[in-house]
Amino acid sequence: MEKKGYIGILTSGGDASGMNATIRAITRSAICNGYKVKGIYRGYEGLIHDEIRELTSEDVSNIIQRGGTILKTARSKDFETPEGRQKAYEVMQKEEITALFVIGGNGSLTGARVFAQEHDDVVCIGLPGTIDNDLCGTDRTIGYDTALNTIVDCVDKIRDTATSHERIFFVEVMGRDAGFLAQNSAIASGAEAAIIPEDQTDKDQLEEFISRGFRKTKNSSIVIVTESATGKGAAYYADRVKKEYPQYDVRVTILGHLQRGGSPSAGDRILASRLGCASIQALMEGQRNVMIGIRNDKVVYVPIAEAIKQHKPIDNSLIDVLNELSI
Ligand SMILES: Nc1ncnc2c1ncn2[C@@H]1O[C@H](COP(=O)(O)OP(=O)(O)OP(=O)(O)O)[C@@H](O)[C@H]1O
Ligand SMILES: O=P(O)(O)OC[C@H]1O[C@](O)(CO)[C@@H](O)[C@@H]1O
Ligand SMILES: [Mg+2]
Repeated sequence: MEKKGYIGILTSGGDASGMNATIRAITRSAICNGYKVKGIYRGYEGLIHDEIRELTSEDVSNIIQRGGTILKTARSKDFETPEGRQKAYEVMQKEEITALFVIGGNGSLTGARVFAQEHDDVVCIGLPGTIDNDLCGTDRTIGYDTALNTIVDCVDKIRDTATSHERIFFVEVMGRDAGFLAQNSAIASGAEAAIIPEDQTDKDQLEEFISRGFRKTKNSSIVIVTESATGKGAAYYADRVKKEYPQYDVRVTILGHLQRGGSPSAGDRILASRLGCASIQALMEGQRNVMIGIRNDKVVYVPIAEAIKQHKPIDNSLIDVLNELSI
């Protein structure tokens, strides 16, 4: 790409720890390589409403360690309409933004793809920024590791009270419709079970957990449950146990938005820095409409269409690991 015009950066969808480290890396790497950078505030909303200003190297000082996003974020209904995207395109022209760097999850990258399909001259580069880890073609997304560590920290604390009171705790974690946070936090915290949307076996996951003999050898249990838009979250399973097994003392903890905040882990800072630098490299190589991902510890360029195409599968061996270790 010619180095006239600006690179535009926005963060979109739910915030994720490491978004700031990503903004820093893209900005610094861009400047290092002779580009000028503009920050777009409030995701696609800010693109439509022209909330944009130039970013210098100093503007991204002292942010690598901060959670959230200095550019703010939003879920933009307007960008889902052709009219909204047309306005966004006009603002890009006015602001002389020739390449759009989108840090966000599957929704944000879907938006980027639709936008690029409508406008041949729009170059979009995606960076996977979401706690849900639900983008294909990348082993990890920026923010996932920090959220996972936060959950594990919380579950360790819940374990103390669960053990003391001999209770069963159903702990609900985020993930939207992806079970990565639940499955891996269950392994890392030594939980007795995880109930995740990807486990599509006919068997009822609660029945399975009970039939495996919970509380036969232990007098407390922790079950991590992925949040559910259809009402099958932690409260649903806790209510069932209360009804079907009234001898057990059951509690529910919904971890909520604390999972999205906090200082990014070293892993997320390094991932953000690597992907941010690679995104400028990709631009210089003439790549367009790709997401920068990581696979087997190597940076990869994934067509955005591939990254958003399907539900990212969970490795079944993770389910076996938890089952074997939670006896
Ligand atoms: N089909 C689409 N067309 C245009 N824009 C879209 C589309 N889907 C999503 N977007 C845009 O992306 C924004 C963010 O999407 P979404 O709320 O799904 O979050 P996300 O990027 O998946 O992040 P997270 O899941 O971590 O919150 C939406 O508010 C919308 O502006
Ligand atoms: O903060 P909001 O808009 O309620 O969104 C919550 C959702 O965002 C995420 O944190 C990230 O996608 C999901 O795990 C969760 O379902
Ligand atoms: Mg998403």
